[in-house]
Amino acid sequence: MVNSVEEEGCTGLWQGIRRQARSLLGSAFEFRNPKEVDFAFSKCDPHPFPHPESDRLEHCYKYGKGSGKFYPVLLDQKLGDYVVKAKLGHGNFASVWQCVLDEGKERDLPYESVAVKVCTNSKKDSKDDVIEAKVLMKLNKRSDGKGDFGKNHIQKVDECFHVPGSFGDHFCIVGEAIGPSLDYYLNLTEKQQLGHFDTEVAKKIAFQILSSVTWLHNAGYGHGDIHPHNILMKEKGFKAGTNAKRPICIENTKPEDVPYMPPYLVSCIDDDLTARTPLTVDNCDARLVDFGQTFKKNQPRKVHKMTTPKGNRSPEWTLKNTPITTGIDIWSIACITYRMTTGKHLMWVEERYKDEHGKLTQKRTKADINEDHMPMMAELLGVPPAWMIKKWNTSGLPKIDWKSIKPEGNLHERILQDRPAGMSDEETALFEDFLRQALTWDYRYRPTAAELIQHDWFKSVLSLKDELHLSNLAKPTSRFSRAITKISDGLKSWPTRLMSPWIKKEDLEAQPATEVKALGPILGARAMEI
Ligand SMILES: Nc1ncnc2c1ncn2[C@@H]1O[C@H](COP(=O)(O)OP(=O)(O)OP(=O)(O)O)[C@@H](O)[C@H]1O
Repeated sequence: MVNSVEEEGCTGLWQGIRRQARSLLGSAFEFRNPKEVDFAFSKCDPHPFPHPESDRLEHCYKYGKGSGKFYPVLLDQKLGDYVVKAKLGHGNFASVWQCVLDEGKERDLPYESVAVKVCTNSKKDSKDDVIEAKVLMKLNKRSDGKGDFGKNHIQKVDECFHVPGSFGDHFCIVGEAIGPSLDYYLNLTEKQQLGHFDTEVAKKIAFQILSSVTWLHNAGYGHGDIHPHNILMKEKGFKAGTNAKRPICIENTKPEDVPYMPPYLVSCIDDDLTARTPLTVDNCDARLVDFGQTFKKNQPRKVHKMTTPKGNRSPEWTLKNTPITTGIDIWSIACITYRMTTGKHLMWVEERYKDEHGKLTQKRTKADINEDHMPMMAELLGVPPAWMIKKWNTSGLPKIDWKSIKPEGNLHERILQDRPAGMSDEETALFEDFLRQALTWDYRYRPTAAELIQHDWFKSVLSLKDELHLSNLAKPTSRFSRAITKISDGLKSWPTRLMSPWIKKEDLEAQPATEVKALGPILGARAMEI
């Protein structure tokens, strides 16, 4: 780990004052029409002092005094051995910057452009960031010895270092600068009024993500936060963002935070929804990023900091005391695939209240959101297994008259309504079957990524190489290795079992037989094993 930094960050009152002076000068040069100003909410929480310039910039409150704050990065400053050239984006726990290697420094980096993720300074967050970096480095070095199918769709990380901030260190992770996010392309498609991705492109991206998750799960990890912001589309010669400097409005910040504010925020590619080279089956190359919530496959996931959009969360996330396993990744992929293919959200849960003018206000409570989300799932997917209904009742969810719910739900009707014009009935049936499998209520019957990726819906986008890899995945293993896997899975699953004594075998058997049958022979066999 490299531990040096020459930075322009906020380290004291004097620098704060200098910064404010620069900010005022900056404002004078970068006058913006106040009519364009709109208060809207970005990915971060709303705050009494939002930045008034753009809904895609981070909020001012992400900077300032205290913990859990961003490091104030400026263009052309040094971060470790790197120089900042453009902003790539931000999330709840980091801002990410496109950088070049500083003059005189040497690295043998296997890619043309570097991304430095500068994490927030909270101790708890930084523990997660260190885990993220460690896991990614470990994964980058790992090989399954069978061609590593899917590994190249996982982000590459090469180095970490710390930058000292005013309120503690900020952990930095150096990796490849990849390209715009899937969310960017979804927004672009919406803006261009195209409605949805070309079905073959959607299929290819879903296939690539599933292949990365197959590799990840086989390596023993779950991702835990798959959503369109965390899927990046590799672009050759990628040049990030508009890099517009948006001066911070001091009146929108808390007085005690002022000395620690950067003079400006930097807009990024998300602000620039202008035409890019369209995604095609030949050029689309997805990468899974942000391993901040990754977890070990055989240890139930802790639910302490989840930022995945609520509509993409699986039912076990909502039901009380239900283990969170790698099955959550499969569910999220299904939701994203639906959105890419149809242009519509499969399940959309409003995360904030709206005021009388339709403007989003404060965050809704978890219980409040669940009240919408779970009935939505029931309407779409039909009646859940008996043990889940029991849990439903004890999780404080709204009572449902299960007799009024169609056993298989109205997913079929939804697909018919939302499918792209020209999608044949045969293709629709395959798409529906893929979704039904991926959206299996019970996480233990949900197919694994390695099973789901073999679904016939993907057939039309497979290359010869993909087919070869898939045939390797499908190969029956020897009796000996099956026995070893069974023993080791049994041992490894003890933590999960200890966490879920309340799921009884009888409850499992009580689930509707149709659900198991619908999953086909592989899954039926798996269900029998359980
Ligand atoms: N390697 C990269 N190349 C290009 N852009 C990137 C890269 N890494 C991150 N980004 C951009 O920065 C954004 C934020 O990064 P990231 O999701 O890692 O931050 P985070 O704070 O951990 O997010 P979250 O709130 O989802 O946990 C991404 O949505 C993406 O747009």
